[in-house]
Amino acid sequence: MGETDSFFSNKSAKIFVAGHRGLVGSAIVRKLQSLGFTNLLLRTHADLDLTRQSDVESFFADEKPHCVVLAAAKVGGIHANNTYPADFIAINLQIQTNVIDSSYRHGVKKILFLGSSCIYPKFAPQPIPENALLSGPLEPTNEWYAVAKIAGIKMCQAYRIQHGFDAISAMPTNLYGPNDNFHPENSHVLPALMRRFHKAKVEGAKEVVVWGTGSPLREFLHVDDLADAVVFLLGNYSGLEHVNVGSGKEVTIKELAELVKEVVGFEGELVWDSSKPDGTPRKLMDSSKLASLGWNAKISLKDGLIDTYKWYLENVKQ
Ligand SMILES: NC(=O)C1=CN([C@@H]2O[C@H](COP(=O)(O)OP(=O)(O)OC[C@H]3O[C@@H](n4cnc5c(N)ncnc54)[C@H](OP(=O)(O)O)[C@@H]3O)[C@@H](O)[C@H]2O)C=CC1
Ligand SMILES: C[C@H]1O[C@H](OP(=O)(O)OP(=O)(O)OC[C@H]2O[C@@H](n3cnc4c(=O)[nH]c(N)nc43)[C@H](O)[C@@H]2O)[C@@H](O)[C@@H](O)C1=O
Repeated sequence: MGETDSFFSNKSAKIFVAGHRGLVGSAIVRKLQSLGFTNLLLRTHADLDLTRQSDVESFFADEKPHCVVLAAAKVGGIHANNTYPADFIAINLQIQTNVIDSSYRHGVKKILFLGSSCIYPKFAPQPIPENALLSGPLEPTNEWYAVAKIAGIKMCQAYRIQHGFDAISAMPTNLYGPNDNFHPENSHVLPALMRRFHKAKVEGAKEVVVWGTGSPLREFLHVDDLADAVVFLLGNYSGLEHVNVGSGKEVTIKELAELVKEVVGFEGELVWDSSKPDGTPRKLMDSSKLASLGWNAKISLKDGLIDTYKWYLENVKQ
């Protein structure tokens, strides 16, 4: 595998999607199923804790998957990253080390590791090219998570160089969509605001508090676009360097808040809580490498928000 279209021609290949109930994993499962893949290997966190090295080892020895997508991780927004640094570095290092190493030793033909745009320096050139990695200091609110993710990229590269193992890494920008985490404090900004505006609308509140100053810029990508890109990379990319996956469009947090407010239909005011951190001022990725391979995002932020709010109303306990 690794050569163009051999991935797509074997629809019965056993593919382990780690983290299949999360935002990203569930979208990848939907995408693979829609393409006719019939042999997906799925384990909940309760069935298989990926931080446990011997359990992961036994699982790979028994199941011998053909291909692995690593979408299991300790994930959260700015507050969670800033509050639980030990969890973010330790759990992520454990999961990715166990899964990448067991994949190599049990004959997996290809693995895709998911990192994040927070791997780049706080003041990286914008849009951020792949080669900005390790060129400056990280954003302090998420440096622990970023260090783990950088180690994952480097582990994939090291296994490719030393063992010829077909391990690739994709770096998505900020994601959103069905099965996101809508926790009031620990989630990312988009689901946090959707939940807060919805609650305010239902309760007839006059104001909604939004964190920070509203000036940071963020790039958002619908998770169905990300899943499409992940499957595209599995079929079309076998390089050493990680690949950025973004929409190429950025908005300020203030613009995002106004858009979520409009989609949800909240009619009150926004109040900014500047005691909360802004995080990195800007992180627009340069996704021209992926574009040159033949992939581009399709879902606009407005359409994606409408789709996600519909999903929220139908699936999240109000
Ligand atoms: N969301 C985003 O904006 C972005 C995400 N990414 C990356 O995408 C990947 C997936 O993120 P996302 O889908 O958002 O995260 P989610 O939190 O939605 O999903 C993560 C999944 O991993 C599982 N998991 C966590 N710990 C373990 C463990 N010890 N053993 C087994 N399973 C475990 C979770 O199960 P459980 O809930 O039961 O613990 C959950 O199903 C991550 O690598 C993340 O860094 C990258 C950029 C942006
Ligand atoms: C994907 C990426 O996500 C994280 O980085 P982040 O982009 O800073 O994440 P965020 O979505 O939590 O915040 C974006 C911006 O939005 C503002 N903001 C306003 N109001 C709320 C709010 O209510 N909740 C949150 N979370 N943020 C809010 C917030 O103050 C910040 O300015 C990384 O830790 C790391 O996990 C990572 O890789």
